[in-house]
This record gives sequence, C-alpha cells and structure tokens, in this order.
Amino acid sequence: MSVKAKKHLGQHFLTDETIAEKIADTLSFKGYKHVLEIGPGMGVLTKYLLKKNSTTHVIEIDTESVAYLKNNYLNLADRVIEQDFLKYDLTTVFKDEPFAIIGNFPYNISTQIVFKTLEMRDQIPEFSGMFQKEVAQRICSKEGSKVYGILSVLTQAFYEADYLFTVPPTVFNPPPKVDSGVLILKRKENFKLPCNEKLFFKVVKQAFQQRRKTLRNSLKTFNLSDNLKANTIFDKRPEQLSVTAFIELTQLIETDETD
Ligand SMILES: C[S@@+](CC[C@H](N)C(=O)[O-])C[C@H]1O[C@@H](n2cnc3c(N)ncnc32)[C@H](O)[C@@H]1O
Repeated sequence: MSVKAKKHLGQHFLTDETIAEKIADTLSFKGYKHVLEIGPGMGVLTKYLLKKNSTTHVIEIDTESVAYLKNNYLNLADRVIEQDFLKYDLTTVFKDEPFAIIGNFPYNISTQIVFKTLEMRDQIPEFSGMFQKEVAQRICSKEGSKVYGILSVLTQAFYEADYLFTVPPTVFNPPPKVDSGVLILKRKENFKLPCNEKLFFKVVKQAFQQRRKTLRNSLKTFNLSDNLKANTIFDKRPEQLSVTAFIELTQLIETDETD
C-alpha cells in the first residue's frame, strides 16, 4: 500500500532512488548530532538519511504518510513528528541543540520554510534540499540578477548558498509542472551581523517592496535625515546592493536614527 498523493499538501513523491541518495549526500553530517527531514512522505530520502544518521527525525503533516512511515520504518517510529513544520516548536524535540534540516520540500510552503529556518539560524548550521528550481535559484542568486531579492539577501546574510543540481519532473509521481533544484546552505562561521539584525530585516524587506525605485524613495518610511539621504548609496536600486552593502546601509540608518 502506498500513500495517495494529495495536491493541497504539495505531495510529489520522488521515484528515483539515485537522486534521493544524492540529496541525502549533500549534508556533511558534521558539527551536529541531529538531522530533521521535513515532509518525508513515503521515506524515499529518509532511508538514505538513516544510513548516515541513525537518529534522524522526520516531521510530516499527513496522517496517511505518518502511518506508512511507522509501518515501514520500524526503527524510525518514535522519531516521526506528526505536525505542521511551520507551526511546531522544534525546541520541544531538540532543546537548544543544533540540527540540520533537509527535505524534498512541499513547494507551496517552501519560502516559509526558509524564513522559519532563518528565525532559528542559531540552531541550524546546515540546510539542504529540493525546491521549485526558480525558488532555489532565487535563494542563491547574487546582486544584479533579475531574481535577486528578499530571500537571497536574508539567506546569504547568514548562510553560504550554493545551487547544486536540477531535477526534472519525470522522476516524481505525480510529476510537478516545473523543474526542481537542489541547494545547500552552510551557515557562515561568523553569522552575527555587525548591525541591528531586526533593523536589517526591515530595511531589506522595505527596499524590495518597490524594487524599481531608488532606495531614497523606497526607504522614505524610515524618516531619514537629509544629510544621510545625500549619501550616494541611496541613488541605487535594491537589486544593485550586495549583502555587505545592505549591512552597511543598515549601519548608516541605525546611526542616523540614534543621532
Ligand atoms: C514534495 S513531497 C516529498 C515527499 C518525500 N520526501 C519524497 O521525496 O517523495 C512533500 C511532503 O511534505 C509534506 N508536507 C506538506 N506540508 C507540510 C508541513 N506544513 N509540515 C510538514 N510536512 C508537510 C507532504 O505531506 C509531503 O509528504
């Protein structure tokens, strides 16, 4: 008996074992004891993760998949968390210990998965998995690229992001309409930003609200002094700013606000 694919849960089951193994191999399994797989489905990837990390945990929202996993992977049964990843408090399981995240992610919530990971970055040294190709490319893209945006800047502020390989729709059941892409995020050694991190998030999000406008226009809500607005950085549009430049911009705004 296999699990019937449910569209609203983004269920596209991977049928190619070689690709599943290749995805499992993207993690280094170093520097952390725990691995968490999001959305294991019928366990095609889980099987290879268990070979590398015998205490892999999985979090799955679908009751039918949970039953399948518990029946077919007896040694996994007490590490299957039947919960919505976006809502579940992971410290219940991992306390304050580090863990890696991996998955063939449900595409309908994939950006939210990245945002939750960024919130928990103190505990997540490594993150890898499969997204819709465009989303994976967006996360890894650099300044100047058409797809460079909020997700790219916020992720790359804390992680080195590498696009690894593309996966065609033909290796899924049912096949998705688009190509998929696998990426890896490795947390930077020094991932504490030299600026107010909350303000950094606000600045990046606000700057990309109107990506065609100069920062002088899009950051009006920050009530900046004329003196600061004369700085040539404000002539630029958000896609022209590297992550480092966004950090510098936040430092400038921080100083301006506190003057
Ligand atoms: C693209 S499928 C991948 C399934 C399996 N890993 C594979 O590669 O065949 C995504 C999986 O995520 C699960 N899922 C969807 N939303 C979820 C959520 N909010 N929390 C946890 N799992 C979720 C789905 O039920 C499904 O099993």
